[in-house]
Amino acid sequence: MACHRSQPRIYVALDTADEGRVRDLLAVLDPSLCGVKIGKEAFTALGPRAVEWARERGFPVFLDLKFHDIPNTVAQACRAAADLDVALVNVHASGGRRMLEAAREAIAPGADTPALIAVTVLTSMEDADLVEIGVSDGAEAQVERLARLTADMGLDGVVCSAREAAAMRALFPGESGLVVTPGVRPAGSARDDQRRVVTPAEALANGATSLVIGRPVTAAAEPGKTLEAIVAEL
Ligand SMILES: O=C(O)c1cc(=O)[nH]c(=O)n1[C@@H]1O[C@H](COP(=O)(O)O)[C@@H](O)[C@H]1O
Repeated sequence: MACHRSQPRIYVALDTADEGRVRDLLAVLDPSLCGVKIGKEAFTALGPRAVEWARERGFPVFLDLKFHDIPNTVAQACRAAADLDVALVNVHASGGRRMLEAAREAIAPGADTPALIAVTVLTSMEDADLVEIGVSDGAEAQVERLARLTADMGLDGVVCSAREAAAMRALFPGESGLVVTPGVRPAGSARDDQRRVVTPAEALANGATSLVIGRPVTAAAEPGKTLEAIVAEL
């Protein structure tokens, strides 16, 4: 697998629609300690400007729009995302083989293109949620199935819970393999709507290559200091 841009160990999720809040967080977080994730909430409200603000402050950006559509639409969206000069882009693995192939063709592997990863099973879902959508053999099996397909199609890695990270690292090994894990909660933090949660240190020990952390940092009284404390414990 070709090299891609190096990835930060932590992406802080800037999940807000408020421009002032995004700018405040970018001002107090340290770009030498983390990248930032711009997701559906911030991007829908603020657009590509939010990516520019983060890039200007020196943060690597994970553009988390989880594309999931017909292959042509996903390919065009991936091209548009790559034009924003971000470090990481994602799609939903459940979009299937041809969609993943189209995404890979749109963002060729390389040092100047974003890394491309696929979401397996959302960390907010547990086995009972999967049964309701026709998956009866549990989250672990579904993550494995979707990750194999993602690896077959030549993507750079997956988004999954750190509970599954060790098996994922075997499928995406080495410097270029990415196992990106949200659902990370420092001991004692609220679980919120997440279900398959793990602490930051456990996530790295399990083989996660980058952690996505949102509310435990952004909802803290002092996000900058909270991030520093998390980094100090890794
Ligand atoms: O792709 C993601 O980043 C993602 C995948 C997933 O399975 N679970 C998940 O929580 N996320 C994102 O990771 C972030 C987690 O935020 P917190 O729960 O506040 O730490 C949110 O921005 C989610 O959109």
